[in-house]
Amino acid sequence: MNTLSGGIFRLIGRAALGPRAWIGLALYAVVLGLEFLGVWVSVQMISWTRVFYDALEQFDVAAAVAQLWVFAGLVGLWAGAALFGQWVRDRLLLFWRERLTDAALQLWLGKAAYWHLRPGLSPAAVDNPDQRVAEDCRNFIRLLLVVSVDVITNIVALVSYVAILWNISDFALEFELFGADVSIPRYMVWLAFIYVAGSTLITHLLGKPLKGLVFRQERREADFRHALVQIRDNATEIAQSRGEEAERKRLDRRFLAIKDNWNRLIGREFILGLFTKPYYRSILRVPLFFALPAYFARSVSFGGLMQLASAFSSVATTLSWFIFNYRDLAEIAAVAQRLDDLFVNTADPKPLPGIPRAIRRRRSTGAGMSVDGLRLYTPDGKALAPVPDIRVEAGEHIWISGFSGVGKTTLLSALSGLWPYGEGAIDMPAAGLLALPQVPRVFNESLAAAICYPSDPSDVPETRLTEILMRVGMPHCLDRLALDGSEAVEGLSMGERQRLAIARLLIHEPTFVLLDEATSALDIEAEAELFALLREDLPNATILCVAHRPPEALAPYRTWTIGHRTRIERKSA
Ligand SMILES: Nc1ncnc2c1ncn2[C@@H]1O[C@H](COP(=O)(O)OP(=O)(O)OP(=O)(O)O)[C@@H](O)[C@H]1O
Repeated sequence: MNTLSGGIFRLIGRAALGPRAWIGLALYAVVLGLEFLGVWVSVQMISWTRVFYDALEQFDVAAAVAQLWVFAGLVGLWAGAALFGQWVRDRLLLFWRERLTDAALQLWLGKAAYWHLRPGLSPAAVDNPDQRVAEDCRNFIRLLLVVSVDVITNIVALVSYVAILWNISDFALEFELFGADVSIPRYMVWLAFIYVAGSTLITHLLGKPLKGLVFRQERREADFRHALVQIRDNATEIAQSRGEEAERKRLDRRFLAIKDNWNRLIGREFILGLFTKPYYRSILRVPLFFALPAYFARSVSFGGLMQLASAFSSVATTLSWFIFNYRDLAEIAAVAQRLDDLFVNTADPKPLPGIPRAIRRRRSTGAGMSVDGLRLYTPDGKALAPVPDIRVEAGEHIWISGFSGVGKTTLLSALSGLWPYGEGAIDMPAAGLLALPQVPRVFNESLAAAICYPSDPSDVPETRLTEILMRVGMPHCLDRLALDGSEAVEGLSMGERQRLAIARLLIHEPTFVLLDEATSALDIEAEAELFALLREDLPNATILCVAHRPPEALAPYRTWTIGHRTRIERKSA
């Protein structure tokens, strides 16, 4: 419970404190003010009840009609406050959600947590981060607003209602118990508290498992959604291998997991409802029955009885907030735990324990690099083939060769500063590095975004984009530059994607290039043309190229063989 409340407070701090915090706090104050106005109207309604029913009892038409006007005024005021309150609440929801999302994105992207916290790479891997950032941030703020405003207004309301109930229930309940006369003064006040305390305890006992069930439900829903997204991402492979049935089974399994938990969830909600639903229905009537002894003893008038019932049910309804909102409370607890996990883990992405993490990283001067005594490990602790020592001068071209699975991609990850598992020393330049993977990303925004990644396409003039597209051999895609959205990149072949990635190098002109089978989908002539472009545009760049065939067009190059052959060979042009 402590960790949970600690987590909730940490999340509140992230959303509500910091620069421009006053805007959110001012909006929150307005929301509260309007809620208090609503409470004031409710208090007036209790007094109104007495006056109105007394007027009815005495057949006083003029007084009853006057009370109708009072009623209309109170309702108008209440409706205005509720409407404006909702509007301010929605603005505040957006304001705080934006801040929380911003903090989550900063941590998620900031220390490359999205890379380190993948399953298998970290002991605290984050499942479905997309759901946490997109949905949990929104849900947390939504529930926080509902719950916190309700708690505060209910406390204020409770004080007002109890004061009223105290004033009007100045009579005692008298009865005989085991021959002794018992008198309980102001019994209606004590009864309200006992009635609700007992009911709250029952609710909590019945609803306790809900939090865990809601938590699991959110995770399973996200897993199902992720499986659907994977079908979209791998549509061609699935369609070509007629994988529909396998996909269907995979989806069915995920949905079954949803159904299974859902059944438990609705079962538990049903059990909780067995108590809360009748309670909800009776809470406005039962107080009347409790007050009947006083009425029959003629301690109160009919109007007084109605006022008493109204004040009692206001006290009981306010005290019952916990009962009525048990489901929301379970949800906020689950959402807060998921979100706090995300923040705690991303603030300090932890690698797996027990695997050497002793790579000494230094900054080399210029665009040269060196590797000394490097040995890399997989996350499950398996040592990869030793990496031969090498010293690369600025402007050199290196072909990294080695059999499949020997650790070439892992080596590039280590060189770019990501791979944490290993020992030895790496000297790399501090800046000017650009790495291209085998499967480059294209973006569903525009072709320009793919060419300029990671820069902003608006920083590159269109004439330059056109020129570069022509140079990388994609004149047939020029008209796509004018398109927006997924249409702009729809159907691009892997070779075309790789050409777009090479275009990135021409745009950014890095001084140090890592190519991880970045031209594997191209024919030898096309590869040679693109490498010739690199030599022309980046004559001084150091290029490390992982490939299964020698990159002849990069000659002269040296070969850095990982695995059984440990010699470093020199090949002349
Ligand atoms: N996240 C990981 N978890 C477990 N094992 C991993 C992980 N990443 C890499 N490995 C293992 O490390 C080894 C080296 O993988 P790597 O991708 O670096 O090889 P590679 O030489 O680039 O292979 P290829 O030429 O086939 O692309 C492989 O056995 C791989 O299964």
